[in-house]
Amino acid sequence: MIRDLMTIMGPEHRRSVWTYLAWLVLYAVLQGVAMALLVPLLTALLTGQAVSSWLITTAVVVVLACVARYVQTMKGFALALVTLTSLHTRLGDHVARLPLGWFSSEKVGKLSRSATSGTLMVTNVTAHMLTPVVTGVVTPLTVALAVLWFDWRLGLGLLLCAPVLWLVHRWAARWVGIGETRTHDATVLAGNRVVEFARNQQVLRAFGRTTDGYPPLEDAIEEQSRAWGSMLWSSAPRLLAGGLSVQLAFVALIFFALSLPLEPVLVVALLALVARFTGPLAELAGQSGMLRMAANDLRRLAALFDEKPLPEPPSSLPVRTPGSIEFTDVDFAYGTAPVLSDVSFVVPPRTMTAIVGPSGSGKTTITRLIMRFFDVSGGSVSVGGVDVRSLSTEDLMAQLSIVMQDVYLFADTLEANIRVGRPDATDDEVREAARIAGVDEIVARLPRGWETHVGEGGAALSGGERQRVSVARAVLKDAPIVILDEATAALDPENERFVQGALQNLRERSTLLVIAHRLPTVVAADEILVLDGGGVAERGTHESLLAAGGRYTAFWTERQRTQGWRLVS
Ligand SMILES: Nc1ncnc2c1ncn2[C@@H]1O[C@H](COP(=O)(O)OP(=O)(O)OP(=O)(O)O)[C@@H](O)[C@H]1O
Repeated sequence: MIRDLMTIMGPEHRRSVWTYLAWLVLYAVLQGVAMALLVPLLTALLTGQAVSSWLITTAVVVVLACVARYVQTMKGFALALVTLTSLHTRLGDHVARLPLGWFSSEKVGKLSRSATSGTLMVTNVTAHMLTPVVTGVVTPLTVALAVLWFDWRLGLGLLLCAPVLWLVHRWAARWVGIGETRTHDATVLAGNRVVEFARNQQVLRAFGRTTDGYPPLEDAIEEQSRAWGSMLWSSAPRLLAGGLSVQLAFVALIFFALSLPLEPVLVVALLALVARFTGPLAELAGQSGMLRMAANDLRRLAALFDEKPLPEPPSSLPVRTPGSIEFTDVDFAYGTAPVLSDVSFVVPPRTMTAIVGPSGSGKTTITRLIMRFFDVSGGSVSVGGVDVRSLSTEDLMAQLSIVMQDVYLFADTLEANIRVGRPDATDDEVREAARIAGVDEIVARLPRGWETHVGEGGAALSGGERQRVSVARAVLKDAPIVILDEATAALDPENERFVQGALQNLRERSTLLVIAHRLPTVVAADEILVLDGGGVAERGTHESLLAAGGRYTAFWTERQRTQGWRLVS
């Protein structure tokens, strides 16, 4: 738990965590010493000796314990405050350096939960939960050592009890941990399913799936309630057993103390100490379920911080041929099944290359490798004449503009969404990019013009309009290379006209690599790469490929046959 806390808080707060822990340990030791002083105090009291010196010593130790408690509490709160204010930023900075290939929907679900409940738990741990853990271990240990000093046999009994109680406590908490992991996974899955259910309403309704429910969501919710039920049923009796074991140990130690040939006065005093030995342990046992859950939350958050970004060079090599892309003998697999094998091609600057091929042939994967979502397992990918592994993310991204099919717009104005392409662009440059991509026409139509809010994800705009905004971003960024995934769905003629016009404009100033779905784009390309079977099956111009009569001819014939009609789900 403490190791995870150190990872989460980061090196800059490590010293503060250690200082906080040192004060916490000091408080726990002083608490144990104050308890141990009960023995001479009670002995003096019961035998009629002077108690004033013991009373003063006890009072001093109690005051010191109070001071340590105060400092430790304040330091805990200060750490909790740091956590509240900086942990989200630290997590955001870290996640922003992870390779884009890391962001699967499952990972994003876990990230979202860790960023909310996980960070809150860290705050809770530093502000409150570490105190019973440390006092539950250190105070009984101090008491046991003191008892060892007064009577070694009883002290040994206490020290022997500790590992047994610890094992029982671990056994009970382990079940809570297992149950919590299952409920956590089930909750993340159910959350993802709810989002999926809401997002896919259109498809579900189109296929009449509104009345008979949505089985994946129902299954996820059922699994969630099963996971919670099973955690409660499996852990509650064990936690009770953990608490009971502390009480049993207390009774056993009383019998043991009574069986020892000791002065009755000392026995009474030592029994008081035994009670103080089991007190913090009972408190720890009572909180063990919560502690285990907190430890799991911390583990998951620490695991996020343990995720390594792709290695980056200390400084980027200078780009040699801006606008060029080169694949040299590239092999790549997501898992074990290879997706690309021995793929080589060159895209010279200021040319347009179209990638075509059957679904699953690796078209998107090629664009992901250029953007370095993942590293290749063999060969190399170069951008601007430099291996992408020798470029910093910033320098690589400076070479690329990306227009994907699923355009995500931020819940902001149209203008702000275009400005994402180059935040320091002048208003005139933003307007010009908007004109080229046909966004000015959208602006003119909307009552609030440039100030129109596009809604979350751009929900207030049509798909074609969103793509125009995305093209405007690319125009504004004016990067040497534009990677474009053409929409497979039909654009209406107006959107089509604007997007094609903007493509023409982009082509004059940048290198274009297009996952092409529209026949005019394919025909206009300087080179067409036909992907199949994990590699480039054919390459050439439209005319040369048609003349060869191979896979491309089959692709072309099929596309021509289907271009007159489309299925819209
Ligand atoms: N993140 C991923 N994890 C595992 N496998 C993946 C992942 N993304 C793609 N794949 C697999 O890699 C192969 C190539 O996928 P890719 O998306 O590159 O194909 P594509 O040619 O772009 O297909 P489409 O035209 O349908 O978009 C497919 O078999 C796909 O299932």
